[in-house]
Amino acid sequence: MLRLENVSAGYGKVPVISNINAEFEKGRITTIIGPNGSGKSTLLKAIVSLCEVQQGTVYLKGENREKIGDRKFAQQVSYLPQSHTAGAITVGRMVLHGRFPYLSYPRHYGKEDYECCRRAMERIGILSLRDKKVDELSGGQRQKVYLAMALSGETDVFLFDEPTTYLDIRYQLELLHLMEQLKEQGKTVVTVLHDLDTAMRVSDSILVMQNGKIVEKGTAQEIQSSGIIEKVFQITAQSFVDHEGKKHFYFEQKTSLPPSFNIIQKGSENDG
Ligand SMILES: Nc1ncnc2c1ncn2[C@@H]1O[C@H](COP(=O)(O)OP(=O)(O)OP(=O)(O)O)[C@@H](O)[C@H]1O
Repeated sequence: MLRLENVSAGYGKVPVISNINAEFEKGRITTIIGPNGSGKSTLLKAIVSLCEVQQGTVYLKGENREKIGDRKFAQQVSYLPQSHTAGAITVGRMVLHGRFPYLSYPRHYGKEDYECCRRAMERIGILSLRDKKVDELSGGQRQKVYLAMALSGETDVFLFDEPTTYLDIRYQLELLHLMEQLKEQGKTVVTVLHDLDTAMRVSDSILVMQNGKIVEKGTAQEIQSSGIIEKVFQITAQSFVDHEGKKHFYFEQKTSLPPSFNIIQKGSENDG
């Protein structure tokens, strides 16, 4: 469905990610994991041309992204960025932005646009917020607005950069359920997640990044047994199967705490 061939990209002349080869398939959830600054967000931005692609090609359904053009590409690929600017517009208006790729200028929303947005807001559970101003919402509520905006495009591919940010635990679980539903509908889901246990549980495929490169690819089981998690994050990763046969992963710190942390801990023990 979506394929990156030898892609190098960044924000100036020096590439932040280099020689990326990856394929994101239909009806599958692929999760990108890796330490802070390893290039996960940049990889997603390279797909949607929000950073400079210095080398290589992005293909959608076998067609070169450059030949498809921005508008047609955006009709098929939605992107939820890691951070957003909150405008002084209503939730309903903001979600309608997800329909921009279908409109020509000057923009006139049609019945279908309003219906897609209503469906997305209903799915995300924010219909009751539709007349509220986005900049007056909480961080979690805003995150839901941007998720609804991404869904309103009803695209084939969804790129989610840390979609669980700001969400409470109930809604984090709800979001994972949503990703599974998208997958069942045959959508391609690519997501960046920091929660490794969640990544291991929901992903059909995992890409591990370090220093701007993909250093490992595979299923959760393959990634866990490869030892790459220990290497990249300096932690230990283990799994166990519960009495229902469900597999769980857990992670522990491998390196000792820095001396300054121990001093703070010691200090607080003596407090009071
Ligand atoms: N807009 C930008 N301009 C210049 N450099 C940037 C920009 N955005 C990111 N970078 C740099 O690119 C590198 C990779 O950043 P990126 O955001 O892709 O990492 P990440 O793996 O998503 O990190 P995190 O887990 O912290 O979100 C970092 O060194 C960062 O400083």
